[in-house]
Amino acid sequence: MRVHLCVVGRLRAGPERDLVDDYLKRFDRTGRALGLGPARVTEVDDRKGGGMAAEADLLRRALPSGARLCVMDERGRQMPSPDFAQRLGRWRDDGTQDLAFVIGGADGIAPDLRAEADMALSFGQMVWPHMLVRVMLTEQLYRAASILAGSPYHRA
Ligand SMILES: C[S@@+](CC[C@H](N)C(=O)[O-])C[C@H]1O[C@@H](n2cnc3c(N)ncnc32)[C@H](O)[C@@H]1O
Repeated sequence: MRVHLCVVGRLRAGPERDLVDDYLKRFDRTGRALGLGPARVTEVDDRKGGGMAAEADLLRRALPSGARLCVMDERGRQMPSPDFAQRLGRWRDDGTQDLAFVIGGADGIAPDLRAEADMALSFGQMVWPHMLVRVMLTEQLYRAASILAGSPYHRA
């Protein structure tokens, strides 16, 4: 199951991008034997003039056709890491070929795109900057792969 992170905004070189690259590499390595990955980031421009609707058009074009869609949203569903891992495993076992996560820009994700999603996932009720959400999501993907692989990275 290929994993796509479709995100609004460009992440400049720096510590956040280094972390994202590192977790993506770890996810790909751990996920390979499990039928998970590769995971890739697709960035679309933020549209200060056009706002959420213009960004939603760009995001839709970036989504692989038929992809299962999970939007990142502070109003979404919170879940423990093992549940997230089981959810990924179930989607993989259901035959999902492409799983896409969408991270919005400064204004968030357009309501019509949110309504199309299979799931809205929350990292808590606080609003985080998109670059941190990228780091957190790639870490959780790696953690999920580690849990499914039975490796000791996740100890809680
Ligand atoms: C700076 S936030 C935008 C928040 C925007 N003001 C809103 O009301 O939706 C950028 C993106 O990061 C993601 N995000 C921020 N906080 C989040 C959280 N607690 N859980 C999940 N995703 C989050 C969402 O995809 C959001 O669109």
